[in-house]
Amino acid sequence: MATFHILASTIVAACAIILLNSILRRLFNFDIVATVPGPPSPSWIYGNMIQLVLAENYGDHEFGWHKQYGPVYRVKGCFGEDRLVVSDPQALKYILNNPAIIHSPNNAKTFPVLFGEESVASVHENHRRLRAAMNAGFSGSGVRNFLPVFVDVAKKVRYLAETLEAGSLPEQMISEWENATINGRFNTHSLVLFALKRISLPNGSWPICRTLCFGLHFASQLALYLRSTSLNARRRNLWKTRLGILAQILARKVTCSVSSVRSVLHHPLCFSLSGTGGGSGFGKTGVTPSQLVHQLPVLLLAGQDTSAAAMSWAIYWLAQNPEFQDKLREEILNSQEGGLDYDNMPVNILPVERTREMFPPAPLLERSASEDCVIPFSEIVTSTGDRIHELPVKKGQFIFLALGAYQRSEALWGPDANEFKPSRWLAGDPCPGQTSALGPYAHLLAFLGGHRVCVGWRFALLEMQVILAELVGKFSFSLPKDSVVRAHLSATQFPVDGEGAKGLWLSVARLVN
Ligand code: HEM
Repeated sequence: MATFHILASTIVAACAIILLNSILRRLFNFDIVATVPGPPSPSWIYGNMIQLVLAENYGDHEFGWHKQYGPVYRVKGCFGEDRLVVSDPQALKYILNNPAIIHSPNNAKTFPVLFGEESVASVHENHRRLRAAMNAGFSGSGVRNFLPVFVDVAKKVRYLAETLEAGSLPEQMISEWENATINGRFNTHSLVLFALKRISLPNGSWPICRTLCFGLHFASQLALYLRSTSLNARRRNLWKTRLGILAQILARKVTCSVSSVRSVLHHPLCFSLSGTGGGSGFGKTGVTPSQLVHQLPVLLLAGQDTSAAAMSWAIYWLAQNPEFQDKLREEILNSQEGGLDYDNMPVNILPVERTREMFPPAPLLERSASEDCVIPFSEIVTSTGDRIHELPVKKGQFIFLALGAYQRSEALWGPDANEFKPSRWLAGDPCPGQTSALGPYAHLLAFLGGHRVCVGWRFALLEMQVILAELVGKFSFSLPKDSVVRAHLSATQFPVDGEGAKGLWLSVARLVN
C-alpha cells in the first residue's frame, strides 16, 4: 500500500512539474512564432506533419495553406512544436545565405549515416573549402566533359527501351525488368533510374562501387571507434594510416587507374586527387585526397533519385503535351549535323524547366536556427493583427523551406503561375518582376541556392537534356486513358500510380524514321 502511495504521488508530482513548466514557458518565454497564422492542427501527437509530408498527392494541403496564409505560416510539428513554413523570397534569401541556419536535427543525424560523416552534405566547418575543391570538377566546362558519357548511356537506354517495346528482352535483363512492362506500357521511371545508375558508374561496376562506398564508410566508422577505445596511441595511428591508405588506393583505382573508365566519379574526383585541377580548387583549398574520397557516396546517391524523378516528370509532361514532342523532334532534326548543340535547343530545355518549376524533386527542405536570429519577410499579419516585416526566432526554431510552393507562387510568377507558358521560358526571363535571383538559374530553387546550392546542378541539367533528346527522338510517349499519376514525397518527389506504387506507366511507341 505504501509503495502504491509513493508511486501515485511521484506520478502526480511529475505531471504537476510538466504542467507548470509548460505554463511558465508560455508566460515568460513568449515566442512570437506562435502568433504567426497557420492551419489548425488535427492532432497534438503528430500535428500537421501527415498532411504536409504524407499527403496522397504532394501539396494537397500545403499549396492551399500557401494561398490562405501567405508565404510564411506556422504549422504544428509533433507534440505541439511550432514550425515555420517559408516560401517568401526575401526570407529565403536570408536563410540560404546565413550560416547560422543549418540542417534540421533530423538531417544532421541522417546525412552522416547516409553519406558519411565527412561528406560535403554533412560537414559544417569544412564545408566552404570542400565545396571550392568540388566545384572545380562540376564547373560549366567540367560538366561538358561528361557529354560523351551521357550520349553513350542515352544510346544504351534507347536500346533498352527498344527491346522493352518489342517485348524481346535479353535473358540476363529479365529479372531486372520483368515487372517494368505490362500490357504494352512500361515504367518510364524505372527506365530513367536504370540509366542514371549507369551514368554515375562505369559499366558493371555498380556492385563494386557500392561495396567500396560502404566499405569506406565502415572504415571511417571503425577509425572513429578505435579512436575512442583504449588501444594505445601508436597502434591507433597505425590503424588509421592503414585505413587511410587503403581508402585512397581503392578510390584511386576506381577513379583513376583504368583509363577507359569514364564516369561521374572519374572526372571531378580524379581531377582533384591528381592535384591537376586546372590550378583551381584542390591545390588552393587545402582539401586532402582522403577528404575527397569521402565524397564518393554523396555524389553517387544525391544525384540519382533526384535526377530520375526530374526526368520522369519531364517525360510525363511531354506525354501530356504531344505537340511539344513533335517540336522537339523537329529541333533535333534541324540541328543534327555534327551532334546536338544543347546550348541552343530551346524546346529541349522546356520540359526540364517545366518539371523543375512544378515538380522539383526536393520541394520541402528542413532547416533549424543554430542561434537566435531575426528573419526578414515581405509581410506577415500575426494572429494579433500586427503587420510585421521581420520575425525574431529562437535557437532551435525548425524551418521548412517550401521550394515547391515558392515555384508555384502567383505573387511571384503571376496569376498564371500554375499554367505552363513556354513563352515565359522562351523569352529568356521567366520571372521579370524579381530583381535578385535566388537559385543558380532562372530564379528557380529546385537546386536550392546560397552556400548549399546543389553541387551537380549543371551536370543534372545536361544529362536530362541528352537523355530526353535521345528518347523523344526515337519514341513517342503518351498517357494511357485510365492512368492515375500522383506525386509522392519520400526524400524526393517522385511519381506513383493509383495504388501508391512508385512508377510512371506510359504507353511508348517506337517511331519509324
Ligand atoms: C535534378 C536533379 C537534382 C536536384 C533537383 C538536386 C537538388 C539538390 C538540392 C535541393 C540540394 C540541397 C539539399 C539541402 O541542402 O538540404 C542538393 C544538394 C546536393 N546535390 Fe543535388 N540535385 C540534383 C542532382 C545532383 C547531382 C547529379 C549531383 C552530383 C553528381 C548532386 C550532388 C549534390 C550534392 C553533393 C549536394 C550537397 C551540397 C552541399 O551540402 O553543399 N545533385 N541537390
